This record gives sequence, C-alpha cells and structure tokens, in this order.
Amino acid sequence: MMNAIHEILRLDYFKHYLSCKSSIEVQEFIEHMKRYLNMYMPNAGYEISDTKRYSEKKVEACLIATKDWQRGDEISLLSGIILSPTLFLGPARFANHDCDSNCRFITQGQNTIVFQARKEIKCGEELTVFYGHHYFGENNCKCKCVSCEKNGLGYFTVAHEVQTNPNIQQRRRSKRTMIEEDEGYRKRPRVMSIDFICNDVNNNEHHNLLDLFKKKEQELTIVVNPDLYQSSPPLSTKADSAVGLSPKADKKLEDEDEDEEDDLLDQFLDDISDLSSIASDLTTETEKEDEQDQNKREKKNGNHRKMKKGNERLDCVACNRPLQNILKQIGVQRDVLDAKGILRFLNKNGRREEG
Ligand SMILES: C[S@@+](CC[C@H](N)C(=O)[O-])C[C@H]1O[C@@H](n2cnc3c(N)ncnc32)[C@H](O)[C@@H]1O
Repeated sequence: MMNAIHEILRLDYFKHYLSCKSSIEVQEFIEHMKRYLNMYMPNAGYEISDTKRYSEKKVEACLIATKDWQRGDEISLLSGIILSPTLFLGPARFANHDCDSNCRFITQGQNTIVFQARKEIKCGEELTVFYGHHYFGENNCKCKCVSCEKNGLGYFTVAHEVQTNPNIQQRRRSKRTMIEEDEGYRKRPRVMSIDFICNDVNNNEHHNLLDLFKKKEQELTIVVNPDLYQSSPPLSTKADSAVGLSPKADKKLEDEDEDEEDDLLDQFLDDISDLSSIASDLTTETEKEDEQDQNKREKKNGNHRKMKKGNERLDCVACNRPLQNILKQIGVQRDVLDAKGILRFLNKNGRREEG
C-alpha cells in the first residue's frame, strides 16, 4: 500500500496539486487516497462493478461482494468520510440504495463510516445501503432497487398493480395489443405515471396530459389510489383500476386526419371519465348510480365527451400526491373539465392553456 502511495505522489499531477498544501492537508489527502486504494486490496471482500439497473441511459457503478459475508461482519475496507448526512466521499459513495439493504453504515471516529453487513451476503451480490425513506421521491416512489422490484413498490408500483389486478390487466392488454400492432412504436410496453409530470418541473410544455402522451410515445397511467379514500363511503370496485392512455407513434400522429385525432381524444376522455366517476369521494352511491345513468344517456346521445365537473380527485400512482399538488409544483393550476371534456390548466400568469 505505501509503495503504491509513493508511486502516485511522484506523479507530476499530484506533485503540482500538493505543492501548495499544508502538511496536515497532505496527510489528509494520503489518508483519503488510502480509503480508495483499500478497494483494490485482495482481502477487501468487494469490488467496484457496473450496473444498468438504476438508469436506462447510462451505466452506473455498484459494489459487488467478492466473498460471502455474515450478518454483523464489518466490511472495514469499505469506508467513506461524511461531508453531509447524505454525501460521502471514498468508496462508500459507490453504494447504491435498497429499501431492504444488506449493509448499513457504522461510524468510526468523528466523520468516518464503514460498512457492516446487516444480513448474510453471498459472493456476487450487490452491497447496498438505505439512503432514507424519501431519497427517491416521496416514499421512494422512483426507487429501482431489487427489493422494490420484488415487492412491486417504488418505480415498479404500476407493474405490480397490473400483475395483481385482473381488471387492470384486461384493460391494459387490449391497449397494449394496439401499441404492439402499431408499426414503428416501441415494442417494449412502458408504464409511465403522472409521476412523469412530477419530474418535469422545468418543462412548461407538459401541462396537457393529452399532449404529453401524444408527444412522448409513452403510456401514461393514472391510478386512483383507494388507500387515499379510506374515510369515504365504500367505492365501487373500479377504485382499483388503472387507466392506461396509449399514445401512437409521432410519425403516425403527423399523418393523422381529424377522425383519428378524435378517436384518440375519445379514448382519452373515456378513460378519464372512468376515473373521474370513481374518484369523487363526496359522491354517494345513489348519486353515483344517477350519474352513471346520466353518462349512459349522454353517451347514447353522442354527447359522451361531457365530463363531470368539480370534485374529482386524481392522484399520482407513483408518489400518491394529488394531481392538483403536482400541477401546482410545475406551475399550473388545473381548472375544470369543460363541456367538451377538455382538461384545462392555468399557467403561472393566469393565462389559460387549452387541451
Ligand atoms: C451515491 S450514488 C451511488 C453510485 C452510483 N450508482 C454511481 O454510479 O455513482 C447515488 C446514485 O445512484 C443511483 N441509485 C442508487 N440507488 C438507486 C435506487 N435504488 N434507485 C434508483 N437509483 C439509484 C442514483 O442515480 C443515485 O443518484
């Protein structure tokens, strides 16, 4: 180890970098270098590897066990210094988060942490720690860890609901078939949620759900979370349903005539209509029945775009926050569904944006 350090310090870059540092700073630098060099010790018991689990676009680093570890073992050559409660430097910075992590940090001295196994870990498994309950969005709704994948939570929530709820499965299957038949459309079905809008704080173009799913070639899913309605009268079974809004490929959209555009809008409105009818937590069962009759009549009269105004409440499937709050966050206010069934939003300046 000391030989390696001497070799590194002899390099011009480091000589220059350290030339104006105090002896204490040089000593700290060497200590920190040792933390990183520890990763390469044969007895480290882990190595740095790469993974595509956490990002579709880029390969990220991860820590992989190179031996079996027992619960309680200290992985002493895997350490870091604490810059802030959520920021570490040293090999610890390569640890990814898992909601049921196999390691924890233990402090060593004032600002150093080392890893400790909190479960039995097999050689080849990723070493993970727990960053916190809301590091990846509210309730870690964007977390892509193995545990979330196993349990259908975090980033994988919708997929889970789709698997376990036959109603959802049925709806989605028909829409997915349409997507897959559509040449030029991505073959792999993608499940997005309103959460996508939560992410899109800086993009003012994405105010309009219809535009969003047309432009983005995404399947936009809105789920009313029944948990949020616990204090309300029992909801119809539809309360568990998800609405998959399936866009067509941009290429196709460009050539679409008005009829196709209308079909898309109708489909969107039908889906939204399902949602708004189940999400009105102030509506009594009788009122609901009346409303359903009314909807049927309107549909029969070709007036099925007419939407119920007022108290419908939509929630983001990923973070469970009301849509209203998310829209506030991105700087728009949801107005009402108007007579044509178009979702209207007000932008920051109070200007009306039309769907
Ligand atoms: C401290 S770094 C961990 C090392 C990181 N993989 C790298 O290559 O630098 C934290 C970053 O890793 C990714 N990450 C770690 N755990 C994750 C998880 N459970 N879900 C999604 N992304 C995660 C995120 O990009 C996060 O910002």
